[in-house]
Amino acid sequence: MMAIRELKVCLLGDTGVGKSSIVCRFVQDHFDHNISPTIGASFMTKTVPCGNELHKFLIWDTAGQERDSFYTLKKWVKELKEHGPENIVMAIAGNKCDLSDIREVPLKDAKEYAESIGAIVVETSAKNAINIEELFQGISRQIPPLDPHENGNNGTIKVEKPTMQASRRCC
Ligand SMILES: Nc1nc2c(ncn2[C@@H]2O[C@H](COP(=O)(O)OP(=O)(O)OP(=O)(O)O)[C@@H](O)[C@H]2O)c(=O)[nH]1
Repeated sequence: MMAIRELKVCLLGDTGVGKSSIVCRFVQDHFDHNISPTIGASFMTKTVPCGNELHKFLIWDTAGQERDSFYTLKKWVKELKEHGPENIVMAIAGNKCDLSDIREVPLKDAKEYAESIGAIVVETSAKNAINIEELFQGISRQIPPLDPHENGNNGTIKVEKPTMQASRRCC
């Protein structure tokens, strides 16, 4: 029997950077070149083992608007620091690393910025399935394990096996 933890994840970023594609690759191991822009938001879940626990990612994928991804990232971080929960885990995905010859943000700048705000940073490709699992594993690792003595008293659920499900098809 493993304890299941629910981790709420919200993907934020400019339109077209690949948020939905990252979720689609993570949840369904699928990539669609002609994926539709998100309208409003969509929701999916995936449960993965993490040590002696199961982590159930509750993933909200939002619709991006602007088109200056590094500037937008900094705006979101400011917003989260001012209004987000205290124990928030921030992860920066530099997506489309398969297109590194037309890179917009130098990796060094992304790493320096991530370090300055205490965020995870990873270069991903939803298209080529690079570092997508690692992105979510990185988030999982930032979650402190449950205190075994608190068993059953903290909103966790005991389940037998990992499950995978999506509430809507993304592709
Ligand atoms: N080459 C490449 N293209 C990608 C990658 N990820 C996404 N794309 C493409 O980029 C375009 C936009 O992807 P989406 O996943 O819809 O981007 P989004 O950030 O969810 O966009 P909004 O819903 O408008 O906010 C699509 O044509 C994808 O096929 C990637 O890793 N590499």
